[in-house]
Amino acid sequence: MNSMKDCYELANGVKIPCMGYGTYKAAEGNNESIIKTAIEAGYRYFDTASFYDTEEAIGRAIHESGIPREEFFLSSKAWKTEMGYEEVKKAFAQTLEKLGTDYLDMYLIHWPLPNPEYKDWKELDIETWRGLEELYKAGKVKAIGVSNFLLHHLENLIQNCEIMPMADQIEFHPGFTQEATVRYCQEKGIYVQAWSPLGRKRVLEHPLLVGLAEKYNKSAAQICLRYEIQRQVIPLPKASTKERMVQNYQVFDFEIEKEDMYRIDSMQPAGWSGEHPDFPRVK
Ligand SMILES: NC(=O)C1=CN([C@@H]2O[C@H](COP(=O)(O)OP(=O)(O)OC[C@H]3O[C@@H](n4cnc5c(N)ncnc54)[C@H](OP(=O)(O)O)[C@@H]3O)[C@@H](O)[C@H]2O)C=CC1
Ligand SMILES: O=C1CO[C@H](CO)[C@@H](O)[C@@H]1O
Repeated sequence: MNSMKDCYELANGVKIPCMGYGTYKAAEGNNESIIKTAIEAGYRYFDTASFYDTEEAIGRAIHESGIPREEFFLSSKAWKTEMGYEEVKKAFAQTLEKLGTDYLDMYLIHWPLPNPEYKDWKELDIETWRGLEELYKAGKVKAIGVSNFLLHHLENLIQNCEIMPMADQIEFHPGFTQEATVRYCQEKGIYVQAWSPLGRKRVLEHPLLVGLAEKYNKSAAQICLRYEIQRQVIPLPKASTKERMVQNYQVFDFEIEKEDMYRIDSMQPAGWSGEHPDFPRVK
């Protein structure tokens, strides 16, 4: 892996870059300037969601860049309130319109359930997935997947789907590596994408990462991202300055040694967002 443009091949042969730019809270006020900066910095894979309200800004920035649409990898997600067979197709159409494109590279179900008390999530996930399968078969999206799906959610879907999910976007960073879900996905050929790959900065001062940063002459953020790449997990860091955007992909000129990978693997739980309702015991 020599650059963030080096690609993995999804189960259907579609190529996905090995790093993307996360756009949650990245274009406040629908301002495209930060997306333009990310394009200038070299990013081509943009992770968005209807929930982020960044789709229009991304669409404008891409259009104004003059770079052909095919050079970008655009991924969006259906929010909790957009689940269901008809609902998700409607949400997808709105997303396309906002992004100003006629196809997506990837579309994900954002969360497996609308809220922790929701009882019929199994049926709702299957119905929503049926909508995604239809969009995929119609050629409107090149790859489909899920986000925040844990083993039980994935199993429910896999037992009832025609097309296997091609990716699962989960919280993943040193100190919170969700081993069971990652192992399951990697065995089944489902690519894992890391959200909050820097633990939203919560792990950047961890002594192990600070020590490794010194050893490899890199920043703690670069240690996180390189670790993720070596785990074959696709990081989606968000950064607001060009300097940090560039720093975040300068991770292809060094390799973390095996022993140090194990040390990061075995870090005590750290930096978890506390957000997934199915992780009460880790709190
Ligand atoms: N599927 C899901 O449910 C979720 C998906 N996501 C996706 O993942 C993306 C990234 O996750 P996010 O939660 O934003 O967290 P990140 O782990 O990417 O952390 C972002 C924070 O780290 C800072 N930062 C970035 N680069 C550096 C650096 N080199 N050194 C020091 N600090 C740095 C940023 O600061 P600054 O901005 O000031 O540069 C920002 O405060 C989101 O944008 C979104 O696309 C996120 C959450 C949930
Ligand atoms: O994608 C997302 C961005 O961050 C939010 C707050 O952590 C999450 O709830 C959401 O899933």
